[in-house]
Amino acid sequence: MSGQNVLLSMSNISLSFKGVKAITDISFNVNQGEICSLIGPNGAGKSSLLNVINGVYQPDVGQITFDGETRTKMKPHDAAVKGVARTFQNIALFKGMSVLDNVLTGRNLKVQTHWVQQALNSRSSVKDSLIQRKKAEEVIEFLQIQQWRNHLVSSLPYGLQKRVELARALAAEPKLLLLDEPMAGMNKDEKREMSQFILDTKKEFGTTIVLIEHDIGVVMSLSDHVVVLDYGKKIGDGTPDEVRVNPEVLAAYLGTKH
Ligand SMILES: Nc1ncnc2c1ncn2[C@@H]1O[C@H](COP(=O)(O)OP(=O)(O)OP(=O)(O)O)[C@@H](O)[C@H]1O
Repeated sequence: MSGQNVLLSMSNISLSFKGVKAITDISFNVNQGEICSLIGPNGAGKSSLLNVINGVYQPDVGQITFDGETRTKMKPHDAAVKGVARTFQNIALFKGMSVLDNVLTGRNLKVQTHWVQQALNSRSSVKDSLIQRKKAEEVIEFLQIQQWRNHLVSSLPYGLQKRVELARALAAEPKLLLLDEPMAGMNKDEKREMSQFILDTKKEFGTTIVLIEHDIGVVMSLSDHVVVLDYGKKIGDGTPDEVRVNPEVLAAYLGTKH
C-alpha cells in the first residue's frame, strides 16, 4: 500500500466519553480510491472513529488530515463541504418522502442558486434544479432503483432503503464515503448485491470508501485494506491477507463470538 496517495490520515486519535476511553491513540492512513474496512468486536470503537472522521465527535487528542488539510477538529458541515458523505447504522432517511426526493437531498450542497431565486422560480434556479435532478437520476439508475423512484421510502423493504441511503450519499459526489454497516440485517443475496454496488462505486467514480462491517467474509472479499480495533485500540492494519494471519487479531477478534 506504499507509493499511493493518502486521502485520509488519522494521527494519534483518542476520544473519551465522560472519562471513559472509546478510542486510544489510533493512527492509520486511507489511500485514494481504496476500500478500507474497520472491524472489531461490539464496542471496539468503530462507529466512534467514523464519527470522528466526519466531525460528529471531536477527538480529545490527535489530528486528521483529509485531502491535504490537517485539522484537530472537523464540523459535520465542513466535512460534507470538503467531500465526506456517510450512511448510518440505523437508516437515516426521510421516510415520508419519495426515493427521488431523498436522493435529491444529497444534492443540497451542490445547489448554486439562492433560495430567493428558487422562490421566484427564476430561469437560473430552474436550470439549476434540472442539473441537480439529472445527477440524482443518474445515481438512481446506477444503483438500479428506478422502479421505486416515486415510492415513499417507508414503503420499501429494508435492503432497498439501505440502497436509497447509499444513493443519497453518492448524489453528493463524495471524495470519501463512510458506510456504517451497509449490509446489516441483509440476507446473503442482498449482501452480495450491496457488495457489488460498493465495488462498482469505487470502480465507476474512484470514490474512497471507509466502511464498518461485521461479516468477515464480506470484509475480506471487498476490502483493499482492513483496520482492526479492540477495546478502542488498533490491533491490526493491512491487507485482508495480512490481517487474516495476524495472531493478535485472531486471538482478540476472529476467535470472538458475536
Ligand atoms: N455517545 C456516547 N456516549 C457514551 N459512550 C459512548 C458513546 N458512543 C460510544 N460510546 C462508548 O464508546 C465505546 C465504543 O463504542 P462504538 O459504538 O464506537 O463501538 P463499535 O465498535 O461501533 O460497536 P458496535 O459494533 O456495537 O456498533 C463503547 O464502550 C461505547 O459504549
